[in-house]
Amino acid sequence: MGVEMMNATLFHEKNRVPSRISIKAFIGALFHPILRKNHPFEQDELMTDKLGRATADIVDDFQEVVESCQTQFLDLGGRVRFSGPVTTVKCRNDNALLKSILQEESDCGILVIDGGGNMETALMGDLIAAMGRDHGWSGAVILGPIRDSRAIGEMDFGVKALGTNPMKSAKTGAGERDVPVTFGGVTFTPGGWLYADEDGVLFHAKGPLPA
Ligand SMILES: O=C([O-])CC(=O)C(=O)O
Ligand SMILES: [Mg+2]
Repeated sequence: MGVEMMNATLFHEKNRVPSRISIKAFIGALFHPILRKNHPFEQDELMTDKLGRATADIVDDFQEVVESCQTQFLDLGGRVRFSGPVTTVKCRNDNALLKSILQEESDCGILVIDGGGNMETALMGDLIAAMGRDHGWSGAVILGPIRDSRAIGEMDFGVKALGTNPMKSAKTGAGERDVPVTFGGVTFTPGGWLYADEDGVLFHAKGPLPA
């Protein structure tokens, strides 16, 4: 390549105007929930529990009785601080059972989904998350991936999950519900209380903690 041609190539690279698609992708990435620090809801008004306690405050007062889950989840829902009674489900690469559970009415319930840490298929997408939100659930903690993460990141619904994968799960209904599930050093049992925020996930098997 001659010097002039090289200069021309460099000039072209330097002055290349990004296409509209790459500008859009760049702006989209800035707002991706994994990178976004500021969620669309007033998080200070949506405290971890109804008494306005953060998980760290709860540990300061109840260290002897609460358990902290060591699994390092990503906060992929639009709501980061949420608490409520636990319902459990165990399923692997199949989300029909959890979808049907999230269509039952709930009073701020949290569905703890043990997907075995399998990252092959997404256990939740925006339609399933919206069903949960619309039926009164406050969120889900998922030992597995989700998809439609952009839409879920805009939703007033708590989702802690291991990551993302656009592949969808099977829909046979395989799995078990209301069974104890264990991960991150905690055994989650139905009816226990879960507290989630930016710092992690706490569990109290005997129900809501006193003031
Ligand atoms: O269909 C699925 O498995 C999950 C999904 O995309 C959704 O809930 O929107
Ligand atoms: Mg979807």
